[in-house]
Amino acid sequence: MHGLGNSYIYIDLFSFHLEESKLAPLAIDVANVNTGIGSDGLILIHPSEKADVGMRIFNKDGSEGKNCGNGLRCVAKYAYEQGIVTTKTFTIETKGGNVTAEVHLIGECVDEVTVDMGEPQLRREQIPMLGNPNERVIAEPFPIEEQSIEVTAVSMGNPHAIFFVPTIEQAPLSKLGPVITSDQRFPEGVNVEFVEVVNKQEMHFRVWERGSGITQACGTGACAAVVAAILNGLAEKEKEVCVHLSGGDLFIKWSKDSHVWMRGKAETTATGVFEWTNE
Ligand SMILES: N[C@@H](CCC[C@H](N)C(=O)O)C(=O)O
Repeated sequence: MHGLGNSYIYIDLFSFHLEESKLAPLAIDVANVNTGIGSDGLILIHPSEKADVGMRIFNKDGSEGKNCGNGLRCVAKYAYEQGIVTTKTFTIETKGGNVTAEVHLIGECVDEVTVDMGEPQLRREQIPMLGNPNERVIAEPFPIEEQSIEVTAVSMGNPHAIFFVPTIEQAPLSKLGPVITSDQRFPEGVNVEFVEVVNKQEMHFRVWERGSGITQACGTGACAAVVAAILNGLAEKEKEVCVHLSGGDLFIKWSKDSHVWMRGKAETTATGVFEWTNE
């Protein structure tokens, strides 16, 4: 399935068991476009004691992420269409916390999903980012490769470093993405986003994802970008922002009660059986 071209192979663990030690190698193998299926990683849909359904996400390199915005919308679509849940609003457990999803139907099929992504976490220790644990990181000078750019850091259950640029075409994504994602100032690595703000309700967005590299879209990243824009006075709370990603648009709102809302498409590409020999 994919959300705006951010594609994962989804495995339904409601009737199937996978050993923990096999998960990282399986993610690497299914994601390989030459010898596997080809995707940005692997997502497990599993029974949960804390929510109506559970989700785990593994990046292309086998590392586990704690949250995935595009994945949440796809899990919501799958859970509703397969009858795992029977109501249009339900909860999903992630390693970054529980969220609430609402599916929007065309006929019997889920077309769009709105997710209450919860509250962003802004203190350095929550990102995590080195420095004073209680401080926020807003437009902080970030020396890198003999230049200094300004970073705003936001956690949406997973870490994001946001850099505002004058034009998205000139964003140094391929040059700085792979360097910043493993910069030692972010002890757990970071998802790197470049953002051009068009106006208070529209922005362009490009991402280098931790563990996967350039992807067409990142849902948690788009939420983090809107939060970062508001923290920098470039957008406003309560007003929906249209975020243009490489794979399409997401609609994000940071409410006065501090919850972040994400709305966008979720699509199924194919279903099938993956022949896997793990030597
Ligand atoms: N594509 C995702 C985020 C996936 C996890 C991320 N790479 C991480 O390691 O934190 C999204 O849509 O949010």
